[in-house]
Amino acid sequence: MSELSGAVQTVLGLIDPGQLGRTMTHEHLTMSFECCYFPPAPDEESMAKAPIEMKNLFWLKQNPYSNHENLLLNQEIEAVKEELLAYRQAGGGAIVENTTTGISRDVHTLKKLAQETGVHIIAGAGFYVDDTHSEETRKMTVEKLSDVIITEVLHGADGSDIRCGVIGEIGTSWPITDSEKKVLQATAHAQTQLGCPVIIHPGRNAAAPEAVVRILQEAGGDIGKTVMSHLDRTILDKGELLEFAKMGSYLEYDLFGTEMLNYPFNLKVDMPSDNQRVQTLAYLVAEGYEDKIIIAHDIHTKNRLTKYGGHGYSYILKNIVPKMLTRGITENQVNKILIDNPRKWLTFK
Ligand SMILES: CCC(=O)NCCS(=O)(=O)O
Repeated sequence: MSELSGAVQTVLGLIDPGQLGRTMTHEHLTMSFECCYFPPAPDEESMAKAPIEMKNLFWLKQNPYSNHENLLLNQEIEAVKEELLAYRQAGGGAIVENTTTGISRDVHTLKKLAQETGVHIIAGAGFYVDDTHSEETRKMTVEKLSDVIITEVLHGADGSDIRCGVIGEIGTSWPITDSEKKVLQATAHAQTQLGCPVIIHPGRNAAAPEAVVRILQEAGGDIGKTVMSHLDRTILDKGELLEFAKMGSYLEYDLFGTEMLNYPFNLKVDMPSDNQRVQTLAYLVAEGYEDKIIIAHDIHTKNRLTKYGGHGYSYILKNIVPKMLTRGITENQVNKILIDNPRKWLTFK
């Protein structure tokens, strides 16, 4: 038992889990996604540096990773603050901010946003995908990586005293690289010591979530306290989804608001629509997984902010919840997905 036991750790300190309220379990408030810049098609090269303006918004929705400016969410702190105030107005209580080392985590800004908006913000410890690992990170042993993660939770991140309340999103590619495997093992060791929540970004292949879970299991991780993110673009076959669900992690549908014809990072994937996401949630509920589902928008580019004509952080509360209710998901089940499941996941053992 540690001092964290039974509490949730926000950037402003420990809180009683009952204070969280409706929680988006996978968002970004400030980050840079330059690591994942994806060049536009040759005949659209000029769009890489085009300004974000009305006539470009549809193109950005289809090609969010092919415009440099769009990847710099960390330039939009004022707009994000306005969005968080709107999120509270819409009935939101908390946000898990999944930015880890490699994509410009900024815990000072998270603390300021929490103070100025009243939204509970939980920051993420650990490392994003291999492409963003520094040489120093790559050279670390599992023990050293685990020490770094534990320090971020117990003492503070990035040299500050602002503490993380989850490990993740821990980035993995497909296939999982050696450096990512060490980070996963370190994550499991840190979780064993801290009793804390973990959240994983799987590689873009249907086999990736299971492969990650196996590594965590072998290293002693607590799968029942682990979230598998981005299932929307990862496991599209219903049979495979049920097989994965049996492994016991939380099942996260966190790309609400992302609708695009071609998913550039894996052209074999047909990115589902929001209606299809709701259908999948209803399917998982019918299969008995209502205690394991959590949802979010994973906002990580500028075009998804309302300032740029996007859906913003309140879209699930304002639009997706009513849709869920029309598709056979009860109010009690919605409350599990938005309140109870995040609360149980985020509470330290
Ligand atoms: C940092 C945000 C992130 O990793 N989002 C997931 C994008 S995708 O892998 O689903 O394309």
